[in-house]
Amino acid sequence: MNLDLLGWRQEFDPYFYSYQQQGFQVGRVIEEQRNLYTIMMGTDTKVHVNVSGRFRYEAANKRDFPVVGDWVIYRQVNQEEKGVIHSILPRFSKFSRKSAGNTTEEQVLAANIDTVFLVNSLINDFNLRRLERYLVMARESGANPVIVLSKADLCDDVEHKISLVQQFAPAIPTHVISVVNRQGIEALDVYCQPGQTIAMLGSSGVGKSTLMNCLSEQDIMAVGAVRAHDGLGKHTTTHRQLVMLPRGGMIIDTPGMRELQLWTNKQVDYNFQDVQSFAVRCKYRDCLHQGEAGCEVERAIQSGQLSAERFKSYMKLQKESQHLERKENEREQLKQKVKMKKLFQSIDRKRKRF
Ligand SMILES: Nc1nc2c(ncn2[C@@H]2O[C@H](COP(=O)(O)OP(=O)(O)OP(=O)(O)O)[C@@H](O)[C@H]2O)c(=O)[nH]1
Ligand SMILES: [Zn+2]
Repeated sequence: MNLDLLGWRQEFDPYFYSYQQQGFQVGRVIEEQRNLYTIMMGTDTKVHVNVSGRFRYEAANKRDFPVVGDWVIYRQVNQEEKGVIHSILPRFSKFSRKSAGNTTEEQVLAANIDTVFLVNSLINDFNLRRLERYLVMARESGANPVIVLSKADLCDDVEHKISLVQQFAPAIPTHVISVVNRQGIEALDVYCQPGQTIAMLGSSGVGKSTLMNCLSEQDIMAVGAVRAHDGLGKHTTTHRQLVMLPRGGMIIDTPGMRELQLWTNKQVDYNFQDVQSFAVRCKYRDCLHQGEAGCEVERAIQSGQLSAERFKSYMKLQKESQHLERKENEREQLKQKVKMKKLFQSIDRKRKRF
């Protein structure tokens, strides 16, 4: 059993030890499909598992359920390739978002990621504010951020853009790539070493699937197709998965991670605590900081305590997150509608048969 290749860390040992004594096994979740999990326990041993009834009962929150990347303690059923998950080992990093339709529940999307590629294209998509947002998400997750600037072959002021990025985030490793002429791909190998887990963040169309296919040397993801209007995306596989790379690393791609650019208002507030610290002192609780009397935010900008640039970026993200939240709600409603319609159709069909 070679758990190291799957990303096992020594710090997990003490957690697993007592379980091991009781005959439990440990494996890593590589795929999730409607609460059915595929886990790996060696590089070529797969087991299909479910969570135990007790686990389900005790999980108070979606956050408590296993996700791709998790290390889980399970008991194998007889000698079969089946088992039951008993518990999850502590995550050293995780990406999560608010679940749709609920304002408080956290939904974890992927766990135990070492490196996250923040993919920005050097052409249309290039945007330092968005990069700032991804950096904050990466910091929150616990994974190490790496900036990947894609589609170099289409850009004719690469040097200028690199210098902008380096000024903006001097401490973050930055790579320029083009999948078309394989520029910069090999330099990404250092992150794809055996046992290392990677994930990607980036807007639609920046080339995440293309890069993933390139790194995995196979066509896992459908590339370039127009997104479906049902909001489910255009993946060849819609479930959440972890893919082994030929160099030994692993890459996690889940539909949810792709939509992680959806920021909740709460998250915006959380990441702009400097702005918040003034906003809470505004005279009116619903102050929009746009010329109202007793606005502390505007006063702070005037006195130089808060940069106008920073405030502008805060307002922009606020607006964006409200818009996205609205859109997400609409999408949920649409999904419900489609579901209901199908249900009624099937009832209708049954009726006709009688
Ligand atoms: N010229 C050029 N085109 C690229 C490069 N990488 C990706 N593309 C193209 O960009 C388009 C979008 O690429 P995808 O890989 O589907 O983008 P994505 O980020 O996975 O998009 P979503 O799945 O919507 O999140 C495709 O037409 C690719 O062929 C590159 O390095 N150079
Ligand atoms: Zn105000």
